[in-house]
Amino acid sequence: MAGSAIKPTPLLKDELDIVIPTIRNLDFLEMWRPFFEQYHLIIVQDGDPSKTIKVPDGFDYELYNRNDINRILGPKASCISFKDSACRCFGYMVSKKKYIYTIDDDCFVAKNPSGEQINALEQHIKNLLSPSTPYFFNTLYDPYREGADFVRGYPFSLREGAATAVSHGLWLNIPDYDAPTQLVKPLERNKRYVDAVLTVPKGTLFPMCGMNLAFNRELIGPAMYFGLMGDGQPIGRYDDMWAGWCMKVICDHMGWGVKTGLPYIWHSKASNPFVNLKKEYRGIYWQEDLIPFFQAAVLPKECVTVQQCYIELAKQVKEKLGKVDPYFIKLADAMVTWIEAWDGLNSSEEKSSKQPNGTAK
Ligand SMILES: O=c1ccn([C@@H]2O[C@H](COP(=O)(O)OP(=O)(O)O[C@H]3OC[C@H](O)[C@H](O)[C@H]3O)[C@@H](O)[C@H]2O)c(=O)[nH]1
Ligand SMILES: [Mn+2]
Repeated sequence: MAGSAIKPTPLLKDELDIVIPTIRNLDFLEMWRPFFEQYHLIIVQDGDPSKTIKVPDGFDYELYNRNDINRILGPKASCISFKDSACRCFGYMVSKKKYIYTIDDDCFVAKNPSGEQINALEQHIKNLLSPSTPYFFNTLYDPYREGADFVRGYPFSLREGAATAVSHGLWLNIPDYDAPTQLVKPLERNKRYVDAVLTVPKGTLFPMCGMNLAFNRELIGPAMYFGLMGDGQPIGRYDDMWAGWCMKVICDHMGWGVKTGLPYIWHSKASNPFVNLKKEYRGIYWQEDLIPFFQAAVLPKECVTVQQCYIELAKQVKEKLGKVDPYFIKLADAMVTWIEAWDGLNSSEEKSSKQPNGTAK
């Protein structure tokens, strides 16, 4: 009788943590079981720490609630948001793995046009393990993908590409629209599956959504602070945007790449647009000042580690955005606290160990 088929070891099985921010039971994991079960989960329980979060049997996980965050970080816990999905960044900080995948608990396995289930984690890993092309756009999209390559006229001097720091996935069904767009298009669903992975060009910012996101934690982890949102803050649903803008400025400075496109997940729940509008509205006008700030941000060549870049960026935020609103002074301080907390929890060999273009010291 043929031996039972030996399951291949999942890619990066012991080098990647899956971080999930949650306020609800994690039944959604049942659908992801075939793809996630062999990976370690870091669950960041938001809201009431006395509530018990049910995790389906068979998953290997660690769970942190607000009491744990306060116990582990002490006063530095002030930089971790409460009552907002931004709390997920605590999971990035406590992880000891090289890679992170973060997903929301209302995101499910999507199907590609052939009706096959999409292993989003596997695609993110492929994105992270293959180079990016931030310096010159390849019109046939990802040149490192099976069945594609660099097109005529693409400089050979650039074909080695850059290390990939971030892989930004997309969403079928409920798209990540802001509240005003949700309000005017309440029934709009994203049915368009685009079979492409693009590198976001150097010098270009983009709106990073945290619901289906993977990154190389050893490269860019210290920059992935999801900014102060939720309880006691004047703004919400800009945590991932803030992280994305800071991250992209630093990746451009360090010579690393950021990809967006595949994989898709199925986003099932539209959050309340009126609640979202209350959270977002200041951000909708502040960002008209924030984007030019990040577009103009220059990091000195002396900043050779992500921590140094991040501290420098926090200084510029305080100097230049403090006049937009005092919130940005608080946020700049929280950015510094985040780095202090990150370095406090992570071993010295991880501290500022990454030099530009990803080579270790
Ligand atoms: O106070 C909270 C509320 C929610 N969560 C967890 O965060 C994840 C996202 O929550 P939800 O799906 O309800 O909100 P969305 O509006 O769809 O999320 C998008 O916008 C906000 C963020 O940028 C998020 O990344 C986007 O996906 C989910 O896992 C909740 O359990 C929380 O931790 N605390
Ligand atoms: Mn959602």
